[in-house]
Amino acid sequence: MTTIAVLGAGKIGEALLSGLLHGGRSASDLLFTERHPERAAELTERYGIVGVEVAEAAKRADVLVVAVKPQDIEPVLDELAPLVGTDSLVVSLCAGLPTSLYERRLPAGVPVVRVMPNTPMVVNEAMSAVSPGTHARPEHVALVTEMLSSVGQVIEVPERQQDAVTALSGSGPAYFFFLVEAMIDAGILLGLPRAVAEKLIVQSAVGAAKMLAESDEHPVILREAVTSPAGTTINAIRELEKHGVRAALLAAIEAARDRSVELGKAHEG
Ligand SMILES: NC(=O)C1=CN([C@@H]2O[C@H](COP(=O)(O)OP(=O)(O)OC[C@H]3O[C@@H](n4cnc5c(N)ncnc54)[C@H](O)[C@@H]3O)[C@@H](O)[C@H]2O)C=CC1
Ligand SMILES: O=C(O)[C@@H]1CCC=N1
Repeated sequence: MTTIAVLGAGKIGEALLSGLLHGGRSASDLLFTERHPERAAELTERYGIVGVEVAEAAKRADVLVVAVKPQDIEPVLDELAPLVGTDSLVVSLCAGLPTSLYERRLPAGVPVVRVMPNTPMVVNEAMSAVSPGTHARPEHVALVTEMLSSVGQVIEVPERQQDAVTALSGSGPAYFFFLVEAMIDAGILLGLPRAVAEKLIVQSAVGAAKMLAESDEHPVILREAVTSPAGTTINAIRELEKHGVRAALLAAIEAARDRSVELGKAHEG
């Protein structure tokens, strides 16, 4: 079995490790590095996965998954450079960071695959987009795709689309959580008990997501089916349009894309 090491086991690193365990991988095929010892101990206790130094991770793992914040990448590249070679495979989950950064800082020919996943990995419902760097061959992309398929769905995109992907699906779960949070508040405003409002909205979200995933209909058709003539929904839609919710989403996602571009530029050599 392929050994996978996650370098930086924070929120997304943990989501990947837990998703891979859920997906049937054994704890002995997984490793992680973590700069905070108490965080490392917590993860070992929770999942039975061992925390190691970077040198050991590089020696034992077939795939090294970099999951530190983009701002923390420099020391990781310094540590990795003397430890990896052309038979390593480096996978970057970092928003904004191009494969060319790794290729410039690591020894010549090291294969790098850039991935933008999202946190629904913990329930095996991730959306991950993969882009091979210059030295990544089809077998490297296949290996990364196989790894990510056990925690959700995977598509391949040209690397130039990764900043947009980051803004859409990388950050996407946060927008849905934000919407749900606001809708629960609306329930409170209308006088419902919080637990009732939560149940109503979370199950409506699950049902709507399932319909979107399983039906061939466009979201507009699904929405029209809820919107009865002179009914209740159209009154709500009028308010959403009046408050510019569609324009707000376009602007918000554009701002997230711009930040991804900026994070990449911060490391231009
Ligand atoms: N949180 C999310 O939903 C997503 C995050 N990402 C990307 O994943 C990366 C990590 O994001 P989060 O997990 O949210 O951040 P986080 O801050 O929760 O996790 C980063 C972890 O890396 C550790 N770390 C930092 N430097 C280290 C080093 N030199 N050696 C070992 N451990 C080190 C930190 O202690 C921390 O636990 C980012 O680059 C982000 O762009 C990508 C997709 C989704
Ligand atoms: O907010 C962030 O920067 C990361 C990348 C995509 C989702 N979370």
